[in-house]
Amino acid sequence: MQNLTHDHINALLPPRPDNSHKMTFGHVLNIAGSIHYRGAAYLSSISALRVGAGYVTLASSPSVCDSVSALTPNVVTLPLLTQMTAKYDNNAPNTDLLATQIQTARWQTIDLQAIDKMAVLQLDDKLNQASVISIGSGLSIGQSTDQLSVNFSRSRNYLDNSSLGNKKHHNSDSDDLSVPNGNSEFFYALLTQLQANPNPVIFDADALNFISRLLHPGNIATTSITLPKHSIITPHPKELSRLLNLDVSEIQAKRVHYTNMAAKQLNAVVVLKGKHTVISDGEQVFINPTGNSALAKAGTGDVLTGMIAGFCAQGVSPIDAACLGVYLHGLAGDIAAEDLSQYGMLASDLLNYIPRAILQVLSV
Ligand SMILES: NC(=O)C1=CN([C@@H]2O[C@H](COP(=O)(O)OP(=O)(O)OC[C@H]3O[C@@H](n4cnc5c(N)ncnc54)[C@H](O)[C@@H]3O)[C@@H](O)[C@H]2O)[C@@H](O)CC1
Ligand SMILES: Nc1ncnc2c1ncn2[C@@H]1O[C@H](COP(=O)(O)OP(=O)(O)O)[C@@H](O)[C@H]1O
Repeated sequence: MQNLTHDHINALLPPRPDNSHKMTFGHVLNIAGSIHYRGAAYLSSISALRVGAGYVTLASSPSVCDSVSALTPNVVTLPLLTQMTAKYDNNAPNTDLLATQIQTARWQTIDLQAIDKMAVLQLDDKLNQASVISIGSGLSIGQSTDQLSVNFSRSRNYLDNSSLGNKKHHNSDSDDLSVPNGNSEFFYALLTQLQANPNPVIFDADALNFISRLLHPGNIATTSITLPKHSIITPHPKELSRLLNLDVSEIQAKRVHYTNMAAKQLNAVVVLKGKHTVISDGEQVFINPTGNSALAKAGTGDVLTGMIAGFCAQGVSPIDAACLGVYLHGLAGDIAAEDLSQYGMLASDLLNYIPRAILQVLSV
């Protein structure tokens, strides 16, 4: 077990050759954001650019792409087909305003069922072109944990037709779409598609919650699941508790043990967030000393995901990218807190302090 240090992080920073162009520094495909979480798509995209990635494509629903484009000219967008874009012309919205709003919210999810996996097919080329894929920040797999079980029953149909699934747990009783199904079907098809992807894949937020549902359906059985070969997961303690089917208190009492265990079980780099973030690939374990309570604010986890993706894009290995991202994220929070206080920093402020954190590490 090792504490991360300035010197260690300095040595991990990827080179910036003079004779270079944007693709020298890699392409992040960020699949993120949903109608209520547009900010997550923005924060995770910009932070990848802030650590040096050459190109970021945000793949999301058209309305999220529009919102992010309105905020920044720096991110390329790939608007995916949604239930709304696919069905709006055929189904005239209810004239009652509230009903229309509810329908619109439902239709803003990335559609899979109605249009034959078009959203995933749309991503096909980009999945192969990207140097790294990040999935989940604000993706809204389901609108609450409870709804995930309804979503899950539907996605089991895909599960049972794929190598990921363990057929004996099939449950077709509750194939009920009476509640919005978020993006769970889209996510499942994507996960299947990514099995053979040789590049790093980072799973965050709702992507982790969906994986938890695959691993522990109804808490009655364990399904085998294989993540892509070079995966990184970035759970906070609650998300790791869902993944391991344990209480948060137990996770927090033995943070190193459970981070290491999850890394071995999932064959992934695991970043257990919080004060003294723990990073493990199942063999090496690193503890992060940077960061403060300024980071305990909505959206800072999305910034971290983008930073790790941005380093992976530059050819840094998953474990080193995780160490770089976590250390610099905390350091940016420390520098920001000196200017703005631990009370007043916003996740969007943090973006502007990433370059100062990098300068401080370079000055070692
Ligand atoms: N501006 C935006 O668009 C934002 C979008 N976000 C996205 O919102 C989605 C849902 O995030 P939520 O914050 O609602 O859901 P979370 O899964 O983060 O939180 C759900 C529950 O977990 C508990 N929890 C969270 N962190 C914990 C910790 N460190 N230790 C113990 N328990 C903890 C909370 O108390 C809460 O009850 C994610 O996809 C995320 O990416 C958030 O990052 C916030 C900002
Ligand atoms: N008190 C703290 N000290 C250090 N780091 C913190 C603290 N609170 C939160 N963080 C960091 O802030 C980030 C919060 O991420 P997360 O819980 O996913 O929030 P969100 O989903 O709202 O973005 C993580 O990187 C975590 O390590």
